Amino acid sequence: MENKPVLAVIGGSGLYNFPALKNTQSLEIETPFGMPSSPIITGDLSGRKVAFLARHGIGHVYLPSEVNYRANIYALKSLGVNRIVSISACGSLREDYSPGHIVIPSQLVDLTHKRERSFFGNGIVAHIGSADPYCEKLSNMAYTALLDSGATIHKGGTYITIEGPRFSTKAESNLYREWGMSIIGMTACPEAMLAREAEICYTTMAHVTDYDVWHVSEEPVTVEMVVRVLQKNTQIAQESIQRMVEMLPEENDCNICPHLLNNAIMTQPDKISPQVRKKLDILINKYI
Ligand SMILES: CSC[C@H]1O[C@H](OP(=O)(O)O)[C@H](O)[C@@H]1O
Ligand SMILES: Nc1ncnc2[nH]cnc12
Repeated sequence: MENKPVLAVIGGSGLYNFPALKNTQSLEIETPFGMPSSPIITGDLSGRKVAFLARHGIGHVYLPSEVNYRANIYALKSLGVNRIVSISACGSLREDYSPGHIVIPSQLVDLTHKRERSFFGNGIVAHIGSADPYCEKLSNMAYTALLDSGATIHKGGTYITIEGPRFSTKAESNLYREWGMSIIGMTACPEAMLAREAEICYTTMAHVTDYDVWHVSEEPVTVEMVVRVLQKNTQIAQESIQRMVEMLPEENDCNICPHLLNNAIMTQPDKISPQVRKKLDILINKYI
C-alpha cells in the first residue's frame, strides 16, 4: 500500500486527539465488523505518516465493553498499519508502580467475558498463539522512546483486564495482587489479541493513574484521579510517540508478529466459503 502509516496510535481515556499531527485527513472506514470507535486521523509526524484512533470515541462515548475492538483493528489493518502503540490509563497493583509512572506491560490476564474476541468463527477456525502477547521489538522501542521523557518507566509487568465498567472491590484488588498482577485496566483484552490475529505488532504505554483500591494510605480510584494524572501526562505521551516514530525503521523488521497466522488456521481451504474469504481477505489472503 502506498504511503501507509509507519505507526498507529490508539488513544485511551484522556487522549482523544493528537494535535502534533500535521496535514491531517479524517477517514470514516466501514469494516465487515461495523464502524470503528471514531474516524481515523492520519497525518504527518516528524515527516512520517501516523494514524490516530480514539478508543472510546470522540467525547468518550463507549464503555470498555462497548468499544468495537474488531472494527478498530480491522480498519487500521485496512490502511496497511503493521505497528500499533496503545495509550492506556491503568491502576497500579504494586507499591513501586506509582501514579504518574508509565509501564510497558509484558503479559496479560483476561477477565473480560462479554466482548467479541476474535475475527474468526462462522465458517473459519484459527487459534492464534498468545504466550507473549506484546511485540517485544515494538515494546523495546516504546521503552527507549519513553526513557527521555523524564517520567519513571517500568519495563514489564502483567496487565489484568477486567470487564468493568465498575472499578474493583478491595477483595478483588487484593486477589489480583496475590495473583502477582502489576496493573489493572479494562481495555487491553481483546485489543492486543485482535492485533495478533491481524499480524500487527502491538505495544502499550500504560499510564499509572491510581493505586486501584487496595492501598491502605491512598484513596480508592475515581474517574477524577484518572483524568487528572492523564492530563498531566498528555505531553509526555505525545512527545514519546514522536520520538518513537523518529526511530522506527521504514519497513517493519519484526520477524514474529507479521507471521502469527502461519499454521494457526485450522479450516480446510475448500471448506471456507467465498463470503468468509471476502470478509477476512486482508487477514488471510497470504495463507489461503
Ligand atoms: C476512565 S477510568 C477507566 C477506563 O480508563 C482506562 O481506559 P483506557 O485503557 O482506554 O485508557 C481503563 O481501561 C478503563 O476503560
Ligand atoms: N484502577 C483501575 N481499574 C480499572 N481501570 C482503570 N483505569 C485506570 N485506573 C483503573
